[in-house]
Amino acid sequence: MTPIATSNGTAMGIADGRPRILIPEKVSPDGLAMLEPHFDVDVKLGLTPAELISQIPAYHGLIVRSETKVTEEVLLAGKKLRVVARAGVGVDNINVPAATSRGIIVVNSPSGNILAAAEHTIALLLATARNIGKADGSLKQGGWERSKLVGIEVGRKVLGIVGLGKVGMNVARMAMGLGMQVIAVDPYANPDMARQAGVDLASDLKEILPVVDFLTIHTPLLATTLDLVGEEEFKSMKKTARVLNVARGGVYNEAALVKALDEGWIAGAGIDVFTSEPPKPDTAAGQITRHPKVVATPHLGASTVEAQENVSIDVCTQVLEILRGGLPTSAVNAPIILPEEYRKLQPFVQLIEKMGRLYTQHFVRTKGGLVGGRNFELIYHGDLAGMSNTKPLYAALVKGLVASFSDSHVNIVNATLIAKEKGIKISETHSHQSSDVTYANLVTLRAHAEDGSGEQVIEGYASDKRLYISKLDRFNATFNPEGTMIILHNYDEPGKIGGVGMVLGSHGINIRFMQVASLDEDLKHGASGARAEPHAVKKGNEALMILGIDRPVDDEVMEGLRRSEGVLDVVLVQL
Ligand SMILES: NC(=O)C1=CN([C@@H]2O[C@H](COP(=O)(O)OP(=O)(O)OC[C@H]3O[C@@H](n4cnc5c(N)ncnc54)[C@H](O)[C@@H]3O)[C@@H](O)[C@H]2O)C=CC1
Ligand SMILES: O=C(O)C(=O)COP(=O)(O)O
Repeated sequence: MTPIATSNGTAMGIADGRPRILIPEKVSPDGLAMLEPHFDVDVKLGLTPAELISQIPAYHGLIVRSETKVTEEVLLAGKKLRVVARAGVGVDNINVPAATSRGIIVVNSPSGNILAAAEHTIALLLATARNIGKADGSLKQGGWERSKLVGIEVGRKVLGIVGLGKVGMNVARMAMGLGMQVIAVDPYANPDMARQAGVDLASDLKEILPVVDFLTIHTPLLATTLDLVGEEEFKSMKKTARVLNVARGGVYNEAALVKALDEGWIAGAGIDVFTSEPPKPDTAAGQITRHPKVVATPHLGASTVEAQENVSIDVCTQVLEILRGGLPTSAVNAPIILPEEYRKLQPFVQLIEKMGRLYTQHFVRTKGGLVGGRNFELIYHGDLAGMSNTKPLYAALVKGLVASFSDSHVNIVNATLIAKEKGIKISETHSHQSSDVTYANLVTLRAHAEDGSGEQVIEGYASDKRLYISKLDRFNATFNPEGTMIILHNYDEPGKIGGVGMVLGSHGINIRFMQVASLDEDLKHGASGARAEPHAVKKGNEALMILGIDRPVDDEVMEGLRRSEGVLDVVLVQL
């Protein structure tokens, strides 16, 4: 069990046969070969948006590149979807917030194709400088135009880079190798790395525009980077300047670029990406592709054999891991948990989810005035108290608490959101008092009943890969929270076990195990902290009987047990 998998061991709640993966774009077979032994992998190229929506309900995973628009509609229709993988960097074609709210993990390959994108930028840089596209086209038409196609050198020229991230930094290093002077604008750039690479950092785009001979943008497409360069910016550039775009269509305003080229505000452009792909002929993007001063490529930045192998292996590894219940290495919408940390937390994730399930089934369904609370405290003792990243434990509790009354798919991606929706508040305490623990680790789940009847407690621990509940409400117990169980609250008097056994036996129900949990010694003697009594029970005269049974039982059996003498309450729980 993991923060993402379900407690019954079926990865990601997939109980209905082999998980299915849909791949509506060309993704390198290297990664797909890793998936095929485990999943049904359907490569279906050229699906229309409507076809994608109608087919996605059958799939648990979706792997895309830049062409597929993973809209909210697609994500809503994908009832079984657990992961959307982007075989590349940019996730602007995926509605990430909609995926997050549905607990769908979005992963990408943050560095599998960055070298390819950087090299393509350099290819466009040289192609625009030396009129490569035009020269090739002319020669193929039978021409031999030498004097018309004189270019410029890039060595000793100034390259401006906007966005000194992974691609930008690689472009910078390559450009330095070509003898260029590189200046960059990136408010979040690491100044030490920039200095080491020989890149001068400028504070403002406006500052660099008048001095650059080439300008290249390598930011993601965001609200803040849309139309970063428009008419005003083009006008402030040198007339001999050339601009490059291997990031996303829209970072240069396309209409403004056409005007800048037509009016001679700049000399040329090398463009790989467009606001709409393929560009429609009658749009500014279409005009750019046909423009004589432009070298255009059809979004080829990541299209190298090596990059496609890298991104395919990167995302398929993560899809495999996620659908088997593990953690991704580069999720766009999930917190980062180191594998080592994750391994240590794993048994507790399972334990806490079970405690959450037990809580809801035991305290919410119990008759006699007990109502489940919504304000919880998770207290970590022993080894667990030292764990700093407990997000998976928090998510496990939300998942366990809501499992019985909601079909929300809860995981570390959406746990906070779902808790908020359901009005659940959870505080986490790391207890460093060694005196309260007799085990190497212990988790206390505490809640306050909504009806003000007091505190409700469940405690549990993990030992030797097994999970134990050590306290349930006011009773000390030791049982494994597994399978179907009947929990009887009864007077602690002789003969109870026999009576219960008779009722179950008469319905042919086998008892797997039985455990009598007695009242906490402190509470027997009326120590403070005990909640108000729901029943007219004499203090110290109660017990919980926990029976593991081999199958769920119907209302008739439960009623039979309830009518047994000395039984105060009976709850059926499924863990
Ligand atoms: N054409 C193609 O086939 C490919 C295109 N790309 C595109 O390249 C983009 C960049 O990729 P990476 O370098 O891997 O991303 P990255 O996240 O490593 O770098 C982006 C950089 O942009 C900076 N930035 C953000 N907003 C900015 C602003 N307003 N002004 C200046 N800097 C800003 C960030 O601080 C960051 O350093 C991707 O988002 C993707 O859209 C990536 C790979 C292939
Ligand atoms: O990785 C990226 O951001 C890219 O733009 C590459 O797109 P592609 O996978 O070639 O459609």
